[in-house]
Amino acid sequence: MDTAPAVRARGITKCFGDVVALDGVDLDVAPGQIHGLVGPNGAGKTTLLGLLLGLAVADEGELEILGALVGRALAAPGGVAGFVDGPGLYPALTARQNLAALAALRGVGTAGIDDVLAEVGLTDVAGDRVRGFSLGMRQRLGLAAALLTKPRLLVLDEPANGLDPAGKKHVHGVLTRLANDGATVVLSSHRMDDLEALCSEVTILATGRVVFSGPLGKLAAENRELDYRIRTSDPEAARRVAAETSGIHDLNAAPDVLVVRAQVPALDELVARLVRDGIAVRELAPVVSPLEAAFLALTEQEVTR
Ligand SMILES: Nc1ncnc2c1ncn2[C@@H]1O[C@H](COP(=O)(O)OP(=O)(O)OP(=O)(O)O)[C@@H](O)[C@H]1O
Repeated sequence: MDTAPAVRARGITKCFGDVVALDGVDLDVAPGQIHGLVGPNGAGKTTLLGLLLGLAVADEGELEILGALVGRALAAPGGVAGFVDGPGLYPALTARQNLAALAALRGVGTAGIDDVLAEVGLTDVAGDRVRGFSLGMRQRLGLAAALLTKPRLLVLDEPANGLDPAGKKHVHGVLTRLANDGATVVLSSHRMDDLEALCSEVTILATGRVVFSGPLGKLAAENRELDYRIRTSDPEAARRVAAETSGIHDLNAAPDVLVVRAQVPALDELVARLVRDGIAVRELAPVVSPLEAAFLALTEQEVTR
């Protein structure tokens, strides 16, 4: 397994004319991680992923990929595969022919084609022309194309775009397996639930700047108060206990469910007291996930700054 960071970026700046797409971005991604990039439209996610894929070069800063410093010349870093702005495919060719063409271009041989088609669940349509493929099928084929080179760093821009729930589950399974085998995945998504299901760490970008980067758990622990929905065996009694617990604000949202605003330590205390009083906690969930709450708070701050 690799020990060097899969990605180490320091002070990366990238401009398009007057537009500052990335503004002093630092990023650390350890090997074997699935790292999510999230941010509002135009935050710089695709630009950053493009730099990792060697599709563009930073104006300033230092970028190391898989332990090697990326130079100033445009070149795909070794061991890296993926796509931004949708996978580039030939519509007139079949799925298998697309992969064969890519294998020839990259000099990797065609032996792995059936395996990667099976991996993404496209074996049955391998002989069909891509022209007739749905968006989700194209995304899967793009993933298969990236897998063909057995990348140590897989870079994907919105890989779940167009996938139905089963397709998404399948792709998540593929990415998780890859990471378990030691590969690193950096992906962008607008779906907080996908990122929470898949990623160990996330980076939140806003107007080209990193406003958070780290483990998802840190967001929950560090973040300000969140709203939590708590279903119990006795909502009336639970409400009384909540009123007596400091740091808990009852939002009085519904009669049969307790919705409170609290930080994690106060919430822990409330749960302990409920249990002590013999009130069963049947469900406890944030109304808005920690990632979504942080996303809204941190990116709103940036936008209005
Ligand atoms: N080739 C380009 N030429 C000019 N401006 C560009 C180019 N690529 C990106 N930009 C600008 O850079 C900024 C960042 O764009 P980028 O596509 O990286 O954002 P994003 O976070 O991926 O957005 P989205 O969520 O909408 O895909 C935007 O203001 C965009 O208009």
